[in-house]
Amino acid sequence: MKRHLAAAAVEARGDRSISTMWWWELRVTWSGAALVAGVAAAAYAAVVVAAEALWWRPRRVERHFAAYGVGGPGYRFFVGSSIELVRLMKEASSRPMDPQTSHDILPRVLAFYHHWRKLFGPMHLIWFGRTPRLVVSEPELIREILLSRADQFDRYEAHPMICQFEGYGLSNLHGEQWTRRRRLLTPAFHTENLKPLAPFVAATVSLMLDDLLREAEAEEELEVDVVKWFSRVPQEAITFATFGRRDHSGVGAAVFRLQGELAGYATEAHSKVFIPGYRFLPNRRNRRIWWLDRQIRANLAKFVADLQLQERSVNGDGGEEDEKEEDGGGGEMREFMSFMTPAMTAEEIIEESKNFFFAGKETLVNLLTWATVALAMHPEWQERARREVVAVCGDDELPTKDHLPKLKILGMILNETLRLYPPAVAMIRTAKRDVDLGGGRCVVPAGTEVMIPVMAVHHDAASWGHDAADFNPARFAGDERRRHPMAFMPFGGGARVCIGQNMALIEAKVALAVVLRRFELRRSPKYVHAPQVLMILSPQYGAPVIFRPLTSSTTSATAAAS
Ligand code: HEM
Repeated sequence: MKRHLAAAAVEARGDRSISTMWWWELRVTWSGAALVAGVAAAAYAAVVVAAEALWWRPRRVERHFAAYGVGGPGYRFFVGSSIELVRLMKEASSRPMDPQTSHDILPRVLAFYHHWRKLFGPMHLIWFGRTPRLVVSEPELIREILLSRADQFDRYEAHPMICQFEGYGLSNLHGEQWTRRRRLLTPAFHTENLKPLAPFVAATVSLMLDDLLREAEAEEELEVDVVKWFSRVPQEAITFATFGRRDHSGVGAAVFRLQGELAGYATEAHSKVFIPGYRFLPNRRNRRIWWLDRQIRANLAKFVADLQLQERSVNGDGGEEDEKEEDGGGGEMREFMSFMTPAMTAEEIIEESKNFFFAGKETLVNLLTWATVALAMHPEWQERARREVVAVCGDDELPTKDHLPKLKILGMILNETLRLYPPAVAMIRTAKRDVDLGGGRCVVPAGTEVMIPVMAVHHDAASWGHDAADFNPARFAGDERRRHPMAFMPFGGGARVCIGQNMALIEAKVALAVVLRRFELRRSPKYVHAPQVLMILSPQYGAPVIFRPLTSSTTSATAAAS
């Protein structure tokens, strides 16, 4: 009987386990099916999202612009117009300028614009990957973008690698954060505050020329690659303006050196389609980039900490001498740090200083380089500028703040250089919402990037006449109100206009004045005229220029002639 009951119990358990298995199998089957369905749905959703982003939306945007008569090279899956653009640029930069003295550099420097403008007009649509970029080169529409409708556009969100390189300072801030920072720093860049910079730069360039003269002792003249040679001018000037002292410790120079290497990686990133997450891969390249960034930040942090320590010790005993640089008769200057320390964290100060170091160096080196190349190509303007410098500053005086407004010809030469060779060849904005441009001429959909090809505007015969490609500083002698205000915008325009433009013009005028008084500049037979744009406009093969020392009798003759 017991055995019977046990068998029945086993049977019943068996039945239960069979029924459980059945239920379990059903659940597994169901959840398996659900999983498969879930995966299929997710894959479908991903395909739809990808198709929308990479195909349907670009097609819709193209049709939208076509309805306004705006055409372009056409969207290609994933890459947009990038491949064609890179091909056009590479082809153009494979040949130097012909003739070698030509300033008609637009077809070489902005080859894609030059090519597509001929096909599709001054307003056309190109694609940076899947992002639409509307190219706008008419001054009146640019005025709307930068001034009257500026609130509807945002400064373009740069590639994270570029932001890391440039620093999260003014250039890369947005909204309220940018407004507060800009308000805080604007007074630091007023001409009045920057006046001591003139004697400082004059003394720096004078020392650099003394070194050159020593090198030239045995020779009549020497060849100088001005791209490399001029780099010391903004380096010293930015360090002085930011921290209030000359870079005795070499920390500033170290930062510029490290930034130089980082710039190479940033330039590479600039020309590539952005792949999210790629910069976090711990490959060799990225590890080097992280190391460079850490070193730059560590150097700047040391600078900031040293200054804070010194400030505390000055305030602590109330009597210690501040080892600030002599102002050379220019008056007191409040260094940028003193604007930043009361209102910003150490981290913010480091990022902002990084931004100044970036924004103020290559741009100025470029301006000085192209101005020197232009003066070497145009001896008649060189001679006129030299005569003016001698007449204004006297025979052997260094230029001071009071001389600067009187150096009018030099000012015209710098403007003409900035017109033909603008260091920032283009600017980009992003439409925050749908924006109506030109009173119904074209509605720019939210998210569209708008590219302003500054160099093309500067070379446009409609604004500058049939001799637009000639170097003729005299065009800046007349009444500038005759021209559209946006026909000349080397420093941008509107609220985000270059905060450092006064600083740049002081540095450039003083540096050139000091050079012109002591040296004659001539074209080197080795110079190959080949401007190209990397992140900014640069000479592809460097810029060797012949410097011939002027004897004091030559400068006296110049003075007599003036
Ligand atoms: C020849 C020399 C220079 C040129 C051609 C130049 C050009 C420009 C341009 C075109 C912009 C506007 C970019 C845009 O709107 O998208 C800009 C912005 C800026 N520049 Fe300069 N720049 C020069 C020198 C300097 C110097 C010396 C400094 C400072 C040390 C500086 C600091 C800045 C900063 C911080 C911004 C961002 C301003 C903002 O968004 O509020 N620049 N520059």
